[in-house]
Amino acid sequence: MAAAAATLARRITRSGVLPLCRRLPVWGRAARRPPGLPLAPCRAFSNKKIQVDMNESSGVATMKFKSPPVNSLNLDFLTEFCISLEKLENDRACRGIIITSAIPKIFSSGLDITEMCGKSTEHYTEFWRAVQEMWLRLYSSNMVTLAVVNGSSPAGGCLIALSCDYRIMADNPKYTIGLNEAQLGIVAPFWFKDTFVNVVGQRVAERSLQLGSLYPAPEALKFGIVDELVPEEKLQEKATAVMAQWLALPDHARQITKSMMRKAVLDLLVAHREEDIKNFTSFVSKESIQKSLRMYMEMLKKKKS
Ligand SMILES: CCCCC/C=C\CCCC/C=C/C(=O)SCCNC(=O)CCNC(=O)[C@H](O)C(C)(C)COP(=O)(O)OP(=O)(O)OC[C@H]1O[C@@H](n2cnc3c(N)ncnc32)[C@H](O)[C@@H]1OP(=O)(O)O
Repeated sequence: MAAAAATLARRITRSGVLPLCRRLPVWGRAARRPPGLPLAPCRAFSNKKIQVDMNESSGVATMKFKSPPVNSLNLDFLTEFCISLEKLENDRACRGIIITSAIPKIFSSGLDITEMCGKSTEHYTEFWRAVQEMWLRLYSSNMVTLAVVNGSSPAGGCLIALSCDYRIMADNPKYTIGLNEAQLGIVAPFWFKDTFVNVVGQRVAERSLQLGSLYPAPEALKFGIVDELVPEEKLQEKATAVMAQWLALPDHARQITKSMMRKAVLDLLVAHREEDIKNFTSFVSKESIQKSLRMYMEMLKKKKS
């Protein structure tokens, strides 16, 4: 596992672009399972920050974020996430993934702000490439991707949910979700914005992005940021039912449709990846941005006392 992580990290950071393997539609992957072979009911693999349980009889993997205190997306987390996605993408038995959190009340707090503060240009480059890689893999996945948002999910956490095919959120107004970058004095990059527009439409996205709005669960439902609210104790049951509904269709039809809907947005980042990294590194390197991020971190810490 450590060797695989190191290899992936090297591939992400050195070669520039990690080959997006199996991006094109896979024709009925489940149908290629050898007939008559008994299936092990469940397999699991776990890294430091993400637990993956694969149910082979249903073809559904559950990926649980378990990086306390708040599942922030640092370089190690992003690398593990990419490795887990690659493993599942290449596993013919896996047709769908449920992405959720093992940390109570938090889905993910978004990008780890400490990765964007006081570091070198090389570090910002490596970090941003990993963020891009995570999104490219998730947004272009052939699998059915279902976000079970069982806690707050600002910024990068919201991006993960938005990149899935369907979002179920716990019906708790204390949990919020949204792209709140503007509140930190930073700007959601174009591919965050495009992903958001594809889910909620231009008007809601524009207003929400300019205001950096974080929506309590009921409002998130109203604006279409999530598809359903479910009592927290019913999330698992609901996720299983939704996944079964999506998996009832032939894989190839769903995959080609998904690819058709998302291709333009994906292609744009692939074509402008290096430019996007340069924009990010020069933007976060500005003293004014560093100051905003430091103040935001201080505000988070003060909030506790
Ligand atoms: C024009 C060209 C543009 C190009 C691109 C330019 C710019 C780049 C844009 C980058 C896009 C950024 C995306 C992001 O995801 S930025 C991150 C945004 N995240 C947040 O705003 C969330 C902040 N956190 C919270 O609101 C809360 O922590 C919470 C998630 C609601 C959880 O609340 P609670 O349970 O009360 O926990 P605490 O607040 O006490 O937090 C526990 C400790 O965790 C630290 N923390 C929290 N979030 C983060 C984070 N995102 N990164 C790093 N650390 C985080 C917090 O400080 C506490 O630490 P402590 O225990 O040491 O005090």
